[in-house]
Amino acid sequence: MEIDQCLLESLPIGQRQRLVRRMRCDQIRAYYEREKSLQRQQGGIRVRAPPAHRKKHRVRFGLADAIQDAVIRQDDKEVLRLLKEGADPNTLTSSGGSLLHLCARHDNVFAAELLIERGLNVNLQDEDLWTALHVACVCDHADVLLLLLLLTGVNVLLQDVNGNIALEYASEGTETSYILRKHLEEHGVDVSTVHAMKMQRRSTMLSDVRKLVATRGSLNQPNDDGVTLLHIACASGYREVVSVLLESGADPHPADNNFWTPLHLAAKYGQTSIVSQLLRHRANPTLLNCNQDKPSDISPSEPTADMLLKAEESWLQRLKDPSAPLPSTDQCYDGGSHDLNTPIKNLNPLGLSISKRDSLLEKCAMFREAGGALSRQPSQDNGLDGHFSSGAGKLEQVKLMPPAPNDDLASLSELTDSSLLYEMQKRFGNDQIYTYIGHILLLVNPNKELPIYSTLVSQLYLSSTGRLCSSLPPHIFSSAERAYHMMLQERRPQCFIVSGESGSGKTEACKHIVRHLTARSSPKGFALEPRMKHVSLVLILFSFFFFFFYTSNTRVYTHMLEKSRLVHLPPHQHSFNIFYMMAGGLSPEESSALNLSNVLAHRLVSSNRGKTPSPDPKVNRH
Ligand SMILES: Nc1ncnc2c1ncn2[C@@H]1O[C@H](COP(=O)(O)OP(=O)(O)OP(=O)(O)O)[C@@H](O)[C@H]1O
Repeated sequence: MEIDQCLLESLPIGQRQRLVRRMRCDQIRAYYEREKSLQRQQGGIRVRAPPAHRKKHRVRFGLADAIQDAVIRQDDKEVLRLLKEGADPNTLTSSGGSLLHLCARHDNVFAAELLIERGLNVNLQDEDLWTALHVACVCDHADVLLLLLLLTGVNVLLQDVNGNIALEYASEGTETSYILRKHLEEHGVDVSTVHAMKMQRRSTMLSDVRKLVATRGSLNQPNDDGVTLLHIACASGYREVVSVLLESGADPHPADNNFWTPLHLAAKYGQTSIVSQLLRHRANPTLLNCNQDKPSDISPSEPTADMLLKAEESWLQRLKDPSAPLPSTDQCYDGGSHDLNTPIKNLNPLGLSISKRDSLLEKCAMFREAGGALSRQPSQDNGLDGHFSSGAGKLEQVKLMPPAPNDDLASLSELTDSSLLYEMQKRFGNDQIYTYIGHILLLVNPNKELPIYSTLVSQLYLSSTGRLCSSLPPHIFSSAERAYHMMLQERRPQCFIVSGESGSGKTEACKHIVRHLTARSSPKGFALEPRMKHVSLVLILFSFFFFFFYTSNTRVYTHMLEKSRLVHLPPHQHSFNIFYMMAGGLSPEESSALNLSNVLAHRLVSSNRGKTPSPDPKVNRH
């Protein structure tokens, strides 16, 4: 692909990334074409054309999904096309936000302008009552902020569920903080007015609740959503209101229609002292909300999560033995100084715990050490050290290259086919096997063990926001970390698309992703690792084992899940592994009780004309 190198300078980063992705795709396509023609010349394996009668299956996404995706990818042309095709500019995201929230999050000024022109409500609040302005401030996206201030009648004083206006999420010294302060000043609003406004809301609720208590009104009366006064006070961080309600006998654990208790809300919004207040009043920390989360699972603050985990333990202990002594509340539930929304100026983006931010400093310090190579004691937290680590007791070798300007191919000053290939080859020579193109991660299989997958490295990539960390080199753990945060922020499942030719390292990459995610889940006390093991066991049982010969000595095997196999078994193929395992594992009594005296004689298991596999699926692999 020919690119005018002079034009490159003027391209914004989003467009550069798209360009590089296209160039890389073209290179891979050219590589495959060349391979195919070589194989044909050598009379080797022919790539079979798909049968003419087979229908091409196309996956179609709805306009609502497609436009969200286009906004995130900064694909301006596509956004325009989808809007013309009838995509609704008022499409809501899974967290109740608008497309403008997405623009603010992904710094997409062009799409924001298009949407505003089409009359999108700029003051729409998502389910946490955040406006697009809140999002632009958190992400420090000054261009979107300016657009919102200049072009629209955006209300800069709208409060979110914590009672915070957008300014309170703009970190001190950033461009967004400066612009918004100036804007407020010009409109006669100073920060003390804002503070007074917030205090007013808090004090109005406090006096209302006191009146209600004095008139013996119902403190537990829920609204249509099942939300009580305690839910509101806990989410907003109104400590005095929470105290009055609890002291006056309000139920400490009412659940709303989605099974959220006040403890869930206080935990989610980092209100540590309120969490401790609720626990002192015997709020149940083991209740699950509609997402099957306990309060400790959703707390972004480590001190709060720890406090909740301790409370869960003692709660369960007391269920078994009601005479067990209660923990000393002052010792166990002392979290008064950790509230996330108290030192508002110190809030890090997306309201996550401040303590996590410090780990970033640690990371920078580590890379200051010569060559970026270091030795540390392995962490004792869990047994997640995989086969690449040196094992417990020994020093854990970690060798990460320091971050380099060519970590992201989209940032190269020259973008040509040869410059891309040259950089990747150079990086590969330095054992820099990972390279970014924006958020896409390229991997070149090193075919040798590199000391870059230990628990310590996994911990280095833990981040409080999920953004790519500029002080660390590209890594699969970084992609896993980003997916984890996207899942929390967008509240929808994430998926990895791992593609490459056979042997390129897809399976290993997936294993590293799972390792990082399981390691990440452990500190919060809901370790994923045992669950992952169960999932793979179920997968093995309810899949059937399938292999075919690729060349005379390469066997390709895979586990396939295919429901149609329950009623029809293709010739020469096997049924689900579970049947063969049952045949080998059931005792005669169990078999006869299940009317399966001879499982292998069953029509659905015996109809294959191939060799009957062993009851042990592992044996079938070899
Ligand atoms: N990150 C890595 N570090 C070291 N070695 C690796 C890495 N990734 C892959 N390998 C090596 O390459 C081999 C093949 O990798 P893997 O099985 O992941 O390929 P694949 O893309 O899943 O192949 P297939 O598509 O045939 O299943 C591995 O057995 C391992 O030896």
